[in-house]
Amino acid sequence: MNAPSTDILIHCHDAARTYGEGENAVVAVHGATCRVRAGDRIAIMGPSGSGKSTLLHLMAGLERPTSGEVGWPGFGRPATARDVGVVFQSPSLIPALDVAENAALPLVLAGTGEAEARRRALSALDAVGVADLADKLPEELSGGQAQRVAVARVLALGPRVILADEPTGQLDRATGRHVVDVLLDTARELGAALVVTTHDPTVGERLTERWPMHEGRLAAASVPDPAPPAHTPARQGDKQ
Ligand SMILES: Nc1ncnc2c1ncn2[C@@H]1O[C@H](COP(=O)(O)OP(=O)(O)OP(=O)(O)O)[C@@H](O)[C@H]1O
Repeated sequence: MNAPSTDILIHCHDAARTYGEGENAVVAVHGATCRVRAGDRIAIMGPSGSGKSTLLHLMAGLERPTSGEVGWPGFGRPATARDVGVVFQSPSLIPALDVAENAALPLVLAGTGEAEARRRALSALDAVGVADLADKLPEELSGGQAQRVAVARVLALGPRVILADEPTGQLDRATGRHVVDVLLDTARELGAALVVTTHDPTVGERLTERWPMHEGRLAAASVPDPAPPAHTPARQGDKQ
């Protein structure tokens, strides 16, 4: 396959997401048009319930748009978790696995050998300042420590886009600042784009672009691209 000739990694073209039907329908995201390019540093900002998480899940391919399109033209194929890494609001660590095993798991599932996966996991844990917790179980971690492990789990994959959903929401101010430092440093080292959802202006001001969201509407995120995205399928193994 030829290398893609665009630096647009994610493209949303009038992408909307509605949950439920009839009088119970909730429009979480009205037609959003935006794009994420290599090197972007974007904060999607808005109050609780404004649709930030839903838009991020659309960008990740974890949700299908109910109308409009989402594509990943920069990859020349549907994005995988190794292309677009997601840090979720809740750390979602596997209780029976220790911290190093949790951080290594996505790599192992993607086919990386266990020794190499562990090496990269330990390096990522070191980068977020929790290497000393490698042998702990999730139940032994504070909320802030667990969230940093969740960040390391994505960083270990080395994605070209990092999507972080309220990554500091459960952290105190100092720990949250450190997590944003780590996300910015890692995005720079990887040459990755970084998109963070947040309601916290002190987090938003650390990113280069701020995209306001209000009641499911994305305001002036970017200039619409005349070309629709090349791919619309969901990622392999993701929920439909
Ligand atoms: N799976 C779902 N089923 C039904 N409604 C949903 C679902 N997910 C989100 N919603 C609704 O869609 C709207 C947007 O939710 P979303 O979580 O995207 O907002 P948000 O800005 O990320 O909020 P928060 O910061 O509190 O997570 C809300 O009204 C929410 O209740």
